[in-house]
Amino acid sequence: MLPMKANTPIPDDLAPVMNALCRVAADLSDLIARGPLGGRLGASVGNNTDGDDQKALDVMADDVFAAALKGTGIRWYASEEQETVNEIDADGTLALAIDPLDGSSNIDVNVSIGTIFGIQPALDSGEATFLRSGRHLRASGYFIYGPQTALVVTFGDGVRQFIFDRATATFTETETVPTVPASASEFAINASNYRHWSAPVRAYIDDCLAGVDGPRAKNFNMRWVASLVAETHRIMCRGGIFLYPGDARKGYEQGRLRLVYECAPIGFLVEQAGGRATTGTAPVLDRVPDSLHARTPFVFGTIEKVDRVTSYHDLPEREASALFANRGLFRA
Ligand SMILES: O=P(O)(O)OC[C@H]1O[C@](O)(COP(=O)(O)O)[C@@H](O)[C@@H]1O
Ligand SMILES: [Mg+2]
Ligand SMILES: [Mg+2]
Repeated sequence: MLPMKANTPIPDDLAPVMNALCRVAADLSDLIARGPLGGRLGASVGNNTDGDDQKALDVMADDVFAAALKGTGIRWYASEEQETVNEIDADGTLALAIDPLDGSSNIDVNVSIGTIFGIQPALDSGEATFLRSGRHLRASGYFIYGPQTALVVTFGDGVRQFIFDRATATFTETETVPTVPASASEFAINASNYRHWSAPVRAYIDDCLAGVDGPRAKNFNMRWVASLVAETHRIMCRGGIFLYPGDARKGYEQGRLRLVYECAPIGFLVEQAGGRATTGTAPVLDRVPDSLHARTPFVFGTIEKVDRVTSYHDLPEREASALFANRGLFRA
């Protein structure tokens, strides 16, 4: 039985890939739902090439996705968990970048985690294929393993949503789709890094925190799940803004998130859903990765908010610093 029940056809050449991704996501969803009954999924098993702690589920998810893509038209497979690009089928015409398991610090604590993917045409060289801007993506999306397991995907013509129906083991398309609302009052950022941020980011967050008493004359709420997929799903449904800026910590000059596996696929999806996705200063889809595992500062969500962050970056450095000095709520 097909693992997807779609209201309208999925592009012919992408359907085998999508079916394979859905089959694996269905199995992962069942495994994740069993929690500790399914084994020690959150156990540390080593480090990936970026030095990130790898959990058992990170490695398992990578293995099963790669295996399932054989014979689906994928030539090149680039995974956050692997150092180099793998060739799956020499005669494939497509390339897939994947964060097999996103939000892995949440595996053991029963909080939503996910899978992020982007699909583009394959060039003769695997590396050259992925070292292009996100403008080359044909499709991108995520699976969220939460109270519902869902697939949210774009094929470049708006956004589609499928909910995993456990009764039929089928990802069933919904009539309504998440579209980033034009106004909202939530922001998401890891505020524990406040002291490491640049002046424009501090000034933006200070103005949110100042609420009705500050220049925005409005109160804001804050959320931080530490699963990019979960933050994305919330913003797709309810609006708001997500920021993971570059900061002054060693190794975080370009933030934490990976352009190829996380930010370009999410950026494409968010734009298709009526939102905006940038590096803080320019469209993230225009950014060309200089290496497979390149990181990028990432800001996305409701257009008006994301544009405001860009305008704070446009201020001359002296002005942004003055804003921070005047408005900083964390001054001693
Ligand atoms: O722990 P931090 O610095 O707040 O970072 C959280 C971010 O890191 C991530 O967990 C990185 O993804 P992985 O779990 O795939 O490494 C994002 O999902 C999340 O937005
Ligand atoms: Mg991730
Ligand atoms: Mg990951």
